[in-house]
Amino acid sequence: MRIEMGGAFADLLNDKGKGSGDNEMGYVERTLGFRTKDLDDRDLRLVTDIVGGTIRWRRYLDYLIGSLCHDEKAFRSMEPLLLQILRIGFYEIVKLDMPSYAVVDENVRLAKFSLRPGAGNMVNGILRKLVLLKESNSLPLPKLEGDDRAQARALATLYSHPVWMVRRWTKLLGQEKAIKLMMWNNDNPSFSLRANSGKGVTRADLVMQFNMLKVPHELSLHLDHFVRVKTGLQIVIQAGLLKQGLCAVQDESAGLIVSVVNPQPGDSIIDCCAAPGGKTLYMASQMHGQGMLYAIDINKGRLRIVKETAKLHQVDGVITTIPSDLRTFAESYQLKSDKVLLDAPCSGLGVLSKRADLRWNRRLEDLEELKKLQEELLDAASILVKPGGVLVYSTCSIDPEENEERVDAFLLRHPEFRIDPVDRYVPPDFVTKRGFYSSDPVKHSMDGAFAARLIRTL
Ligand SMILES: C[S@@+](CC[C@H](N)C(=O)[O-])C[C@H]1O[C@@H](n2cnc3c(N)ncnc32)[C@H](O)[C@@H]1O
Repeated sequence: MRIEMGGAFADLLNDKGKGSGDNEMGYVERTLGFRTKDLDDRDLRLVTDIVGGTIRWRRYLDYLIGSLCHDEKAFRSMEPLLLQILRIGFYEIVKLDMPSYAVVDENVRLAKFSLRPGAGNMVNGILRKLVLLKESNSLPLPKLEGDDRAQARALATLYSHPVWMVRRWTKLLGQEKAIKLMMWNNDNPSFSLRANSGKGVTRADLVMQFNMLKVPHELSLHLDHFVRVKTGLQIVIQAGLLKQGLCAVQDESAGLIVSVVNPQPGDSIIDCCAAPGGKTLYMASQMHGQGMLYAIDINKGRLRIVKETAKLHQVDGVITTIPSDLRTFAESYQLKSDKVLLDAPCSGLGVLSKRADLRWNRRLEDLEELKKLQEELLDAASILVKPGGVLVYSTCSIDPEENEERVDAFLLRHPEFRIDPVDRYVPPDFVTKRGFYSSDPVKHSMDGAFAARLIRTL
């Protein structure tokens, strides 16, 4: 509810609620009636799954809840906390297949504790109706029929995404791929960890730690320092591996963007939108203490995180942080570099599996604003590239309007740049026909991302 109404983040339950999420945790604990800090690993994982799943499946759960209410008005006028409790109960029964008697009992108690006894009776009535429907295999389903708009609405409910996203993806990818993408977004996210070579940690060291902690993992097929973990990230966090700077949570799709930049010892690199520093730190670790990496970001607080983590990762010797709006910085500063990375602010449409709440916060109109900002930042970043130097434009979006189309518009405005195909830097499976880098969540089982490598010819 706080995520929906107050803009709180879906990962507030991470790290046992320590740190910046404390106010949110206080709210959660007062509402739940127990302290999440006291939960063991298994229960914490379950709570995280329920929070993430209830957010992801909100549209579908609301459809089911609405179908079981007397009428539309009863659903629309339902008080927010009651609705939230029902969503949790519905998610636990329909998607987690938890024992229905326990779900009904727990959520009735939750409604009585956090609202009043009458609310408990209502939750009891609706959840029991749901259990009966599920047991008789007759859960209501929206019908996939009618014109494109009607079908998009039905798919949006079935796979719980905003209608505008469904319409856009159906048009761009076709219905089958759009459905696969939504299924990927709804699945539990998988995470990758990068061994911090800046501190002398190898992937073999990390694997040894995971074996000791009994964390199931797989080596990345594409990146030497990366290991994938499907479950057990909490165990890694609690074992202190991140706090000690031995590794970092980083998706392979982001790691491959660094491969496109191809940082080398002795380089001068500008990271134009650096915070919170995922790519800055990885690039710095490949510079082996030689060269300089300027990390610019408009957000001072987030840039402070880059500085602190760089120290922890022992790569701070090559990093200078510069809090600034890139647009004013580029106009006033004489700095020019061999390699410039613009990891632009974007819709994040490639990372919806990890950001459970993002799909509900993004609007189609945001794209227009973002595209304008991306163009302004591209123009600014281009000023910072030496003749013969490289500009890498990247996003964590899968939308052509934020990716290829922005590059094309840039090249029209800046004929002094040309595309440098990325096939020398990333595996062939990630290279598009036009020589860009693109990761596809469904095809590559990682976040969606894009990068173009552009060379300044004069
Ligand atoms: C996609 S995030 C960057 C992620 C980062 N490269 C990483 O790998 O961790 C985009 C960043 O752009 C920054 N930003 C937005 N507008 C900016 C501007 N006008 N000048 C500089 N930074 C900006 C935001 O503060 C945000 O940190």
